[in-house]
Amino acid sequence: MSPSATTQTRQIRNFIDGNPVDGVRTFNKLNPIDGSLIGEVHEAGPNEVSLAVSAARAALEGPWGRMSVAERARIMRRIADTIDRRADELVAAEVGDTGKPEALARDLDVARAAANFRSFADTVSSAGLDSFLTELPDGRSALNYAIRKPLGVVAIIVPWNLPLLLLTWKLAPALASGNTVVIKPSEETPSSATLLAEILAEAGVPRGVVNVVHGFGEDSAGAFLTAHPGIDGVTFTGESSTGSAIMRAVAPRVRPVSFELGGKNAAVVFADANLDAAIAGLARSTYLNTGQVCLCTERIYVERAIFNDVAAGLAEHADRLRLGRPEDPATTTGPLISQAHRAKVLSYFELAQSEGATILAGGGIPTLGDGLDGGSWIQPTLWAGLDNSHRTVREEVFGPVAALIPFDTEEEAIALANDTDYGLAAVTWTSDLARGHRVAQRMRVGMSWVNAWYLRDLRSPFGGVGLSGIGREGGRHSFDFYTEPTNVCVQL
Ligand SMILES: NC(=O)c1ccc[n+]([C@@H]2O[C@H](COP(=O)([O-])OP(=O)(O)OC[C@H]3O[C@@H](n4cnc5c(N)ncnc54)[C@H](O)[C@@H]3O)[C@@H](O)[C@H]2O)c1
Ligand SMILES: O=C/C=C/C=C(\O)C(=O)O
Repeated sequence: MSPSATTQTRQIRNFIDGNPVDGVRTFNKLNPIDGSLIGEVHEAGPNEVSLAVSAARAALEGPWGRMSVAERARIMRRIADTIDRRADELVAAEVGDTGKPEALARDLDVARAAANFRSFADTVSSAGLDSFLTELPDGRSALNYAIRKPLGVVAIIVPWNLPLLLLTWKLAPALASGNTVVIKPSEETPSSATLLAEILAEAGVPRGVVNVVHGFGEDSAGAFLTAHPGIDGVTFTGESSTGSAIMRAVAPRVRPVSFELGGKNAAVVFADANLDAAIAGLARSTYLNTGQVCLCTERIYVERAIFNDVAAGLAEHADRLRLGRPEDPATTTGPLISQAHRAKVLSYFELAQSEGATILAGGGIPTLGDGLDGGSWIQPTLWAGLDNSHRTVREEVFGPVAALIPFDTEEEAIALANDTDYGLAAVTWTSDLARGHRVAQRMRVGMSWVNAWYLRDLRSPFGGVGLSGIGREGGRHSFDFYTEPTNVCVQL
């Protein structure tokens, strides 16, 4: 007799005012590796969301709202140390929800979670004030200085691809600035956010400062949260269309938003590039995290003279990727997050063929055996024979696939790369650094790499233009959203 669902099955609850809270219903979280049940997630209804917002408001008006910067920075560093100490648990949570290789979860997702808290502890500790000694026409003077206050109760809504990294990339500056938050993790990845709430309490974050509500978007916790009158701002990472929906939700109350949205990122490879480095870099920027990174390359423009060499080298990389269990050190690539997302990516595989694509690698579903065929696996794929007029070259797939397209001149390459409504990231591969600087600056994106990809300085501005987002995250740029300046002018 199988054990009853509520006795043996793991329960993933909301975390409100320091306590686990049941939802109005539960939904299943399945393991992307093999489709097995990981646990039941408690979906927050309107009441639970209101409880979370009220708890955050109360905490903001309590000791947390009066805490010094130095004390908040000390707590942030304690959070980072606790993350390091409990890294194995966080890796297990991330790997269970996403199926990504353990090494990737450890070296990227969890390592960056601790780094995010340390980075913003440093930034907030060294942040100065804007101040001016103003000379007046009549010979007197005035002192202008701007203090920065917390925005207030902030809604943090995050996606499933880098769950802990992206949550802490928002949570760290939010807390550093003295805000309180209500987090709505993705329905696909509830585990690490729930565990993080426990870690924050252990590190000394007072109850009510951080609250976690689970659920979906429309007609669920996400929409209840963004429409809630007690929210002072929304920071969101996810699809561009969801960003539009959230803008509509906060519009009646004119609440500020910070958006990190979708992308259709281009790489440009010039014939003078170091070919081995460029091909290895393209393989990483196309297939990392099974192509489920907002910065991933989905369009690769190659100078015609080396097109066949890049095509052959990248196809070989794609074919060599090792799909398998997360704990296997030989595994390089996990599954997509869900069967639903795999169906979306496969629909683009079919569309590409109807648009005339030549498949240079992959193109379908692998047969893995070993009990894995119930998972949401897909072959790393590479297309040629498409151009900027095709939907598969214009729409974000968010999977392990890119289209290779030839070009002849620098001007043509820049025009092709900028021919998109997105504007998140670009990569330029060339050994002529003058050209590297020139081309990188002309890309209509928020982040432009030369001979590298996803090389990060957490103090630099991170974000996109057009459909890719509003605002920037990183270093002092984050405080433009998480704080409200008050300028004080004193006649001297
Ligand atoms: N720019 C970046 O930094 C960045 C980073 C990661 C992912 N992304 C983008 O995110 C997308 C993939 O993530 P996803 O599928 O989770 O995105 P998504 O927009 O479907 O969901 C993201 C989050 O928003 C919630 N949500 C959905 N509809 C909502 C609504 N109407 N109101 C409030 N909340 C709502 C979801 O429950 C989830 O928690 C891709 O487009 C990718 O490019 C962007
Ligand atoms: O999938 C998107 C990745 C976003 C990465 C960051 O926000 C970062 O590295 O700070």
